[in-house]
Amino acid sequence: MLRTGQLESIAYFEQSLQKAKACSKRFICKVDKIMNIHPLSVYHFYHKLGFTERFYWSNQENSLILTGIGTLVPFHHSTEEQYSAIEKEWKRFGEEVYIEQENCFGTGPLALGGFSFFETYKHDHDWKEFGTSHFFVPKLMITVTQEGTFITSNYEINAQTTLEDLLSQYKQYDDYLEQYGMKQPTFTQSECIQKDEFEPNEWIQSVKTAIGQMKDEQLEKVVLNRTLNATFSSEVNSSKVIYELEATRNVNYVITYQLKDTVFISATPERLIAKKKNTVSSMCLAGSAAKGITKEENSEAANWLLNSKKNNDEHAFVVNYIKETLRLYCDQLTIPSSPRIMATKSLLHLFTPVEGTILQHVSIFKLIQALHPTPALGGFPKEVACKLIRELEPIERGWYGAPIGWIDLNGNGDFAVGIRSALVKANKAKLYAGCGIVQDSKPEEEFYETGVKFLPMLNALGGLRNER
Ligand SMILES: C=C(O[C@H]1C=CC=C(C(=O)O)[C@@H]1O)C(=O)O
Repeated sequence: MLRTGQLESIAYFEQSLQKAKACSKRFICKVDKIMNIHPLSVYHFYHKLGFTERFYWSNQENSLILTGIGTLVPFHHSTEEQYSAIEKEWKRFGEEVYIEQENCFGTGPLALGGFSFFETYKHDHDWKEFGTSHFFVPKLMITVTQEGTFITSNYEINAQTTLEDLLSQYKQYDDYLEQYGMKQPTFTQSECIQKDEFEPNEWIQSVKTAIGQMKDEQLEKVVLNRTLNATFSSEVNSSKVIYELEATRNVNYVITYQLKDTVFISATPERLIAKKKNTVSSMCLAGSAAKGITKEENSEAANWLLNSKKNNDEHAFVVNYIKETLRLYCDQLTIPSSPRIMATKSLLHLFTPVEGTILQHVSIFKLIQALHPTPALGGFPKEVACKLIRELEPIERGWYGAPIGWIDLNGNGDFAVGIRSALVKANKAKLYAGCGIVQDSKPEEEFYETGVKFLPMLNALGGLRNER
């Protein structure tokens, strides 16, 4: 038995069921501290419970690892008010769930999910399952924090639900954890057998068009994305991809979101917004240089980047925008006056951290809506840039560059920006990479930069081991 005593669980469910029924709640949540298991094993063997949805999240310091499997409740909205619609549904869920104990951070019922980059889809696309917003409250979730490993199990109840129903479900989870929670997944390696960068010449032409439009000063910056299609020798296994991304990571989140047979995977260095009580954190990330091989080359590249006017201009749009936006919602905001370097696996970026104290009653959804897309993903001015992206990009961004993360019932949460990402189905993947274009941009250099941005994901998916 991995979890707390059986007698204790019986008493817990007995009491919760009674109380939940008495106040017409529809859901019960139970959180247990358990011995160390790796969430990746739970993620990997999820289908043993007959589930089809799964989510994985780990942050850079591994201070929070989450995996949620199976849908207790889905939330999805295709209206243009998806942020407020999801927020409303999440609040309603909060009123319908019975929770006996005070939960540790990252445990208890969480909504896991994200939004699309644009509020509507214009072209034909591969994002049908994901839509413009999709969240789910998992049936089973593993959380690893500094405080230990926890399992959250969530149950739907009605007037007919009996103690035995809950206990048998609980036992099924317990058996599953005992059988698979400690089991090392074995992975088959899929090799990349074909890769095609989508319309490279047309993309370079689009960059030229964007630069041309900057001459009239209506537009100062736009972020253009391009895609790469890859085919692998066998079905891509997202557990293996997580394993690879975590093994080689330095500063990024590793996130997957699977709906039916399609998985969105992002190894992103960029946070949009996190909220813990009344503290919010964001970041400005824009301006890039390829990493060198040696220490000396890296410090030369970092020096060059810190002094590059073009990259500092690109970065400043993001800093000003995030500052002006968050100022409206924060009592106090701390933003250093000059950027520092963030080193990812293959690139150096200009990076400015942002911390603030949020006004009461401002939700993380409100902040996401206000911030997304920042000029690190859209451009400046936002509306002009987004309109141009729509005109120039032939492939839908879907969830690329969009907010993805989790929220708890106290309004705490963390949303990353889904870049350095891929949409994977069976043995095919579409990879996404973009870059900020300003008036001084050189189209060929931007093409090269996006090429470098594909590589960590391409390698993790099973491709081209010798490329950095
Ligand atoms: C849009 C992307 O990166 C953004 C984040 C960091 C640096 C960026 C840049 O230098 O262009 C971009 O703003 C992407 O990786 O797809």
